[in-house]
Amino acid sequence: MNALAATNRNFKLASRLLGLDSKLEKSLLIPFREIKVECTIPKDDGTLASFVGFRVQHDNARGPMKGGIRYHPEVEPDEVNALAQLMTWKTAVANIPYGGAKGGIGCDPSKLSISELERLTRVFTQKIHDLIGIHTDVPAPDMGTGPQTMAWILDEYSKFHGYSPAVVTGKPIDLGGSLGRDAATGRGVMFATEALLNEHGKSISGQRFVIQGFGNVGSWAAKLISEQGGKIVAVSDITGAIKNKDGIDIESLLNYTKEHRGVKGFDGAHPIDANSILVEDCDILIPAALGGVINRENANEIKAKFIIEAANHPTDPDADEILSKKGVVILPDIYANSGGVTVSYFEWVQNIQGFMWEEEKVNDELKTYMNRGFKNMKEMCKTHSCDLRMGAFTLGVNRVARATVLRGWGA
Ligand SMILES: NC(=O)C1=CN([C@@H]2O[C@H](COP(=O)(O)OP(=O)(O)OC[C@H]3O[C@@H](n4cnc5c(N)ncnc54)[C@H](O)[C@@H]3O)[C@@H](O)[C@H]2O)C=CC1
Ligand SMILES: O=C(O)CCC(=O)C(=O)O
Repeated sequence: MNALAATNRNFKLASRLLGLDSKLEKSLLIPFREIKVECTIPKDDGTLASFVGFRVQHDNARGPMKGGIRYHPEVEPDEVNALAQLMTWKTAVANIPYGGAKGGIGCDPSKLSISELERLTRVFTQKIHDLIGIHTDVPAPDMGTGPQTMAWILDEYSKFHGYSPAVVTGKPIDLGGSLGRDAATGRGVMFATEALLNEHGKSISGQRFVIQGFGNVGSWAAKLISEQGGKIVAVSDITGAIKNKDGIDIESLLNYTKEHRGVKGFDGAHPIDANSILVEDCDILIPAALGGVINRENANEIKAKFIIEAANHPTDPDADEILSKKGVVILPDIYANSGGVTVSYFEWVQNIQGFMWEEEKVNDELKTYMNRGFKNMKEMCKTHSCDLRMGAFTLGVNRVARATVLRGWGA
């Protein structure tokens, strides 16, 4: 099932649990605006290259639309739509005053030079600058993008609208980025894992973790979980997969990946088949890379008792069903990875206030938001006798539905 069909299905299940009116359901499902732009840039060798960029603004009932921009060869309209919709429910689950959006450019950033990436980002920004803004739509990093990408968007946007640091989050600290944003999604994953395990009478310490993806989210989650005593027994990224049943030394792996741009070849672990990473023996599996990786092909083989969805929509509905029958507990993406957008909100607030918070305050507030989100999600599970995914969906959808009804239909 593709990402959009899967996301729509989860939304409709939640809508039914909430008893939403069919017209309201339709209005919540259809995106506010879908933008598709062609971005042509001169390459370093003088030839021209064209890329297609997307920004889907899903819903703004609760505030400015918010969500990352992804650079990846597989970026396509249905997936961007699904990711934008997930952002709407995610910001509502986190109870931050935003709607949802997502964007992306179909490109392989590893095959573009820094100056080509800068030109591409600037052309994309030129094409969408009048549709984003501090109080309309605030982009942030996602796969294949990072603080430097946000700095270029900020600079290009500011040429049209005057200096506007709050137009993007996940910026470099020197340009008004927030302390703690870089680590925030991984830190949120750690807090979410802690909340779930506590509920099951366990703690992170001593649990064996497998992590797919060692980029921003996966590497920070690995570092923070290992600092809590969790044992990371296998890790993978685009270059390959590695395993050490006694636990990988994450500090050494971080130093290694900085130099070698991937986990392949790290001598503190042995190589394994990258395709087997999700079915490796462990207590807790953290997918932190692509969507749709847990599906009917591999769900039966998964050994983990808990899955923490650090990536967006890593589990498709077929796998959800299979895993639920096996008794595997899945902490859903729209709660588990909401630490990133939560600290993006703190960054935006700091930019608007013109005041910078200490990192300790950022991390403390994040913990409060993650713990509150967990509690609210569990309350919905109880009210609707449902699993955690439907607990999170009903929580998010209900908040957006209430805001939509309160704002009315503009008659
Ligand atoms: N960056 C953020 O703040 C947030 C990111 N997310 C989600 O987390 C996931 C990861 O995002 P980031 O860490 O930001 O991206 P990133 O670009 O920093 O890292 C992506 C990682 O995935 C690996 N990867 C790519 N293809 C792979 C494959 N086929 N098999 C194994 N590994 C593969 C890459 O090598 C890299 O290690 C995405 O699903 C993203 O949407 C969710 C919430 C916030
Ligand atoms: O930080 C943000 O605004 C959005 C992060 C994001 O794209 C996500 O949570 O999937």
